[in-house]
Amino acid sequence: MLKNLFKKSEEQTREEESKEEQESTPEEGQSPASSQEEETPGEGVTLGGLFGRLKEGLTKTKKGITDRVDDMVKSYTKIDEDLFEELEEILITADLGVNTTMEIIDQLRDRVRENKTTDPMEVKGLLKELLTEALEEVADPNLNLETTPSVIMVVGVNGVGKTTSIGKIAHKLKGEGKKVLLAAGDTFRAGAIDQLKIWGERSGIDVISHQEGSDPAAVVYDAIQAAKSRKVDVLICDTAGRLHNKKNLMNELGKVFKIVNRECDGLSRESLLVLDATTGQNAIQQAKIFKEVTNISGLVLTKLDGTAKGGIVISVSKELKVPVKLIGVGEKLEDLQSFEPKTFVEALFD
Ligand SMILES: Nc1nc2c(ncn2[C@@H]2O[C@H](COP(=O)(O)OP(=O)(O)OP(=O)(O)O)[C@@H](O)[C@H]2O)c(=O)[nH]1
Repeated sequence: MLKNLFKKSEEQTREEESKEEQESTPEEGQSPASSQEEETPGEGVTLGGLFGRLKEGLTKTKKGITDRVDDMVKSYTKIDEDLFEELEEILITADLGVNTTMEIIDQLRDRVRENKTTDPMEVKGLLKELLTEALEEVADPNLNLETTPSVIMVVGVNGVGKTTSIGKIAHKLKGEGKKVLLAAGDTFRAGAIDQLKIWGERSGIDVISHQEGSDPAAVVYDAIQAAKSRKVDVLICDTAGRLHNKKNLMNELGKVFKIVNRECDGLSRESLLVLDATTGQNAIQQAKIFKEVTNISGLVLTKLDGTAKGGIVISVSKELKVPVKLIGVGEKLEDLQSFEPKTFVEALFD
């Protein structure tokens, strides 16, 4: 089990944070679309820096949840039913989902009673505790990468941030000393193979590819054989951004997974579904379809920086019963982070 892919110890963090303050430039850690040349795999990523990025990336959700709760509690002199109802509306609007919201509000009522809390200002602290608990139920930042090779399949519809997420994960694993191989399994979208190759070149990682329009199952088959013979630690396979309502395309994805199931018996596997957080409930619908075709082991929720409805982190995971492993809070390298409930809530309430 690879624990907390992008996490470092707090001591390292504090040390590096002060170093980073002295050394960092605004360009650091950007994606291939922007500045990248000077970056070395694994460098420039600290939890201190990460926390800052996370906080910045969650600004909209903070406005949608924390700031609204702040304003709301200030307008109350006591904790009453109206307060609970107003809080309920805030949480539902932030996409926490009706069931989770109800659970949290019920737990809050209990805690207020047990703690004999009377000051509305204390509600925020209780909410912070309860949100952390709810997120802990759905999080699992660990990736199962025990065998050599291990295989990470990455699926999701067009434009959700799949290729960039693959590039970021690969770059980070390489920085940790792992031998990584990429498979350009998105043979469907023009430019997808080149996009992956740019990530590969950037991090010094080989990419197995065929021509555009070729059979993705054949690419993945070749990549698995190459990963085995080259003694690669982790093979990461891109797949086409198949629209979930195009039955033939989903069938094709099923074919790719059939190959993987056959060729990777006994190997550690992850199937990560990348979802765009800004698409809200639509992301949940997409995820349900993908779950029918593939055995999804984890979710990567990108573009959280683009939405005030960050509560989707909880609702999507609860609804699908699949843990959130990674979250994206921006386009830079360090913006794809392991999903750590405590850190997430701290960033939201800080
Ligand atoms: N703001 C923001 N942008 C992101 C994030 N993750 C990815 N992106 C951007 O989203 C865009 C789409 O990313 P791609 O990686 O090309 O998406 P994709 O899923 O591979 O797309 P297809 O290859 O068409 O399936 C790029 O411009 C990324 O930089 C994120 O967390 N926040």
